[in-house]
Amino acid sequence: MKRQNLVVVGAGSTYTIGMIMSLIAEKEQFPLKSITFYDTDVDRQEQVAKASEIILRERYPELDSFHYTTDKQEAFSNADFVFIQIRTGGLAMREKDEQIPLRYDAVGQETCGPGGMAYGLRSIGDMIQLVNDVRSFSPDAWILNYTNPAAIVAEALRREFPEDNKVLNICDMPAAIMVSYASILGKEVFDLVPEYFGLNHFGWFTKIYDKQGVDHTNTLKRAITEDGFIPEDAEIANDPNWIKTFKQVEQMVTDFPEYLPNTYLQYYLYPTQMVEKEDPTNTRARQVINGREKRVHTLADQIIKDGSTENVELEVDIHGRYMVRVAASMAYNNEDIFIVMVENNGTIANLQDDVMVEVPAMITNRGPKPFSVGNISTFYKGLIENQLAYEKLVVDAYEQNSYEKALQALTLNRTVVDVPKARKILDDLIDANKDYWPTLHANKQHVVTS
Ligand SMILES: NC(=O)c1ccc[n+]([C@@H]2O[C@H](COP(=O)([O-])OP(=O)(O)OC[C@H]3O[C@@H](n4cnc5c(N)ncnc54)[C@H](O)[C@@H]3O)[C@@H](O)[C@H]2O)c1
Ligand SMILES: O=P(O)(O)OC[C@H]1O[C@H](O[C@H]2[C@H](O)[C@@H](O)[C@@H](O)O[C@@H]2CO)[C@H](O)[C@@H](O)[C@@H]1O
Ligand SMILES: [Mn+2]
Repeated sequence: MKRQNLVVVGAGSTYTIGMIMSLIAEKEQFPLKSITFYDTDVDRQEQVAKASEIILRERYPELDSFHYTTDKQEAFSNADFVFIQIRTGGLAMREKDEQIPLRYDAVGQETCGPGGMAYGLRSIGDMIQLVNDVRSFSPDAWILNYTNPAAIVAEALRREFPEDNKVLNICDMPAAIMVSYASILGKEVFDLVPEYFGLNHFGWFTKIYDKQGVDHTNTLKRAITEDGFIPEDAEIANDPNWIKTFKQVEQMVTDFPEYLPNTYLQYYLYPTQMVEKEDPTNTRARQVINGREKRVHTLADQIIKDGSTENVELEVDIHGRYMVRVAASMAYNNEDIFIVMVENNGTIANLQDDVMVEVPAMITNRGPKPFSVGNISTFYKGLIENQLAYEKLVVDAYEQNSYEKALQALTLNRTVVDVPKARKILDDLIDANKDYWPTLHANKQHVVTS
């Protein structure tokens, strides 16, 4: 098996040590020759890198080299795979994305509603730059992006790099939900085969089979509505916020039992309830700053101080395992099936072609080969078309520096709807994002003159 040269971009991320553990756990499936870290924040990267170096020395002796850099040429030359996980504006800006909409009783969330738009308008520019940078030094590398909001980033990259078929946008949420299904069924997550359709953070499982072809969908629906639904993946199993989110799936399946929903649909289907449960002084970003971020930094400090992992507990979670398995299937043409984002082109027959949908695909060394979904029925089609129009308008707003497109986007979004409310939220977001967003202008052609 050819060993791969991997670059991790945004290596100072709270997910990197977990990713290193997954790369170790999956080294038979995805053997590596080298790992290179790249980040724009020297200190944030260095702490994670120094800890990772120790973990790798102990547990990945087969690796030829590990190094970290802030130099693009050094990072991106000779790469086979590039995993991108950046957060433009950091968790501090995430907190503003969540707090500002709450001022107006709108959902305050990282990837859904106005917060998602704000984050999207920050991420797009950096992501386009990074893909260009990678391509100037490694034209053939596979780029796996999971930078959020992945739906908006995927649409922007689809438009900017129409000929580049080696960029794949992925999300771990369907896989994390499947970990809970697997636990209910007493099976291993990678033994389940999903049928699924939608957009990123906006989709439904229509069927869950196992590899023997047995259909477990009804068993799961019954179990969820009668016994409840909880997160089972190590990273989120004990997190009160994720426990609440998984609980909301019980409500969704009770209200709409046809399919099994992605957890993120809660923000679009129950926006009032989602606003009511929020404490603006302790939104998810604050919980992550005081939780996962602190935990990862404490863990890294301990490893660096000891020069070993002897005093820490390191776990492998679905986030990293899923990303690595997708990469392995591309590298070695395993033809495994994973839910990923692809350009529609008829996969969902009654949706437009030029939209990024999230569906199961066979992952090959020629890229993802999606399975046909066929026509979707009115309720789902209506919801999806509304949401995809919002996502496209956000990218339009970015490309055209258009205030009007951003206002249209928020007006369409199910979490906002009301135009005066959309305008107030947008104006506050513009103010908060002045260091990150393109300047948005009124469309001069549309100015109303008296
Ligand atoms: N798609 C998914 O399902 C999924 C799952 C988990 C996390 N994520 C995403 O992964 C990303 C990382 O999340 P986190 O909470 O660990 O964030 P984080 O802030 O801890 O880490 C992000 C890192 O990216 C670096 N960075 C920012 N801009 C950069 C740039 N232009 N070039 C290089 N590095 C840059 C930062 O310095 C930081 O070290 C986020 O976008 C998050 O939404 C996605
Ligand atoms: O609020 P956060 O920062 O904890 O999570 C936001 C991310 O949530 C999803 O990812 C989960 C993932 O599903 C789970 O398996 C585990 O690895 O934790 C992740 C988050 O903690 C979602 O898919 C991502 O897009 C979000 O960034
Ligand atoms: Mn996701």
